[in-house]
Amino acid sequence: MGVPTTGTVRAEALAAGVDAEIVLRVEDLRMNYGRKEVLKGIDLTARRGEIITLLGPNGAGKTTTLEVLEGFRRRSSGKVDVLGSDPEHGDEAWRARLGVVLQSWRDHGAWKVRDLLHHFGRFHAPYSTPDRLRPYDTDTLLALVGLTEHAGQRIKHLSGGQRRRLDVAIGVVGRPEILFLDEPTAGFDPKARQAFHDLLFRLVDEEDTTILLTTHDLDEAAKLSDRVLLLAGGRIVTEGSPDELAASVAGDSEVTWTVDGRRHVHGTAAPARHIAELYAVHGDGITDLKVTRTSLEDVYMTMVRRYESGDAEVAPADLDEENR
Ligand SMILES: Nc1ncnc2c1ncn2[C@@H]1O[C@H](COP(=O)(O)OP(=O)(O)OP(=O)(O)O)[C@@H](O)[C@H]1O
Repeated sequence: MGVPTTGTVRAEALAAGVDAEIVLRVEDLRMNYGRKEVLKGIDLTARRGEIITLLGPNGAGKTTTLEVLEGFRRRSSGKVDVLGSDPEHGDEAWRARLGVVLQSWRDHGAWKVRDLLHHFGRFHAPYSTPDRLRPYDTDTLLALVGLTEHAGQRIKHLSGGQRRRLDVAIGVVGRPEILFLDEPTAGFDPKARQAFHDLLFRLVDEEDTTILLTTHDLDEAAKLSDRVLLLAGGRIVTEGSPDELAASVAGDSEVTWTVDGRRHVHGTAAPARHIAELYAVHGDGITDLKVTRTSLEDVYMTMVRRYESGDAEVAPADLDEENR
């Protein structure tokens, strides 16, 4: 297993000029349900091996966007290209190159875990290539998602989190080139969440899988994503790497430290320089040193507040001004 890399490290690698192939392109995607306009012009590109997270409040249109890209929902207008095909016309061979984990589906309850995974895996077998052997070996995959001891169990007897792990296993069984995940870790305990993150990094590092996911867990988004898109009211109101978004909110980092039993706090845009100065003066007399940066949660709350107050489109630059 490759050493998992963080989203930030990978974003830097991507930014350093690795000109990966574009595998997904969306232009001016619009979607109406009856008279209700849910997507109001989404633009998005994704490169091979990129992890992109769609964030946004309930009802923002994240699931709708994924469903259009997966070919499960017909869009009202706009251009969509996924792995060289329009999802509305994707054939079986195209579908076999995708992995999909829906927000919820509840059937196959009487099936046993290993049997169901094997069954889904067989669909992908005809599309195996020398570069990408399909499907995953069932027992290897069961071990990867932590379901080995439940392999013989009926699905209706799994806990919610175990069922979700099976959903994820079904999503990746065909070694997808693009993986769509709609709130994949809802219901995961911390250990399962960590194992799932490792699995995603492994898919990216070893198989160059492109991953598009939704989550309401902002720590998860910050950890996993090369790029975050914040959707509100059917539009992308901001996007960037977690670090770029944090920088756009322009809050100073907070440095806290203790000297001679007294605790100190200092806000600064240059925490490294401040720490160097502290060490020059106090040396090893410094204890409990901590630097706290603007979090993705701060960005999210700022952006959503701006959106809800009626200013729907907020560029990072505007936020920058706002927070000076
Ligand atoms: N089949 C449908 N028919 C009519 N309206 C729908 C349908 N599916 C979704 N909607 C509406 O479209 C809007 C966007 O829904 P969507 O599920 O895409 O949002 P979301 O961002 O994924 O939300 P959540 O975070 O709650 O999962 C919501 O207002 C929802 O009520």
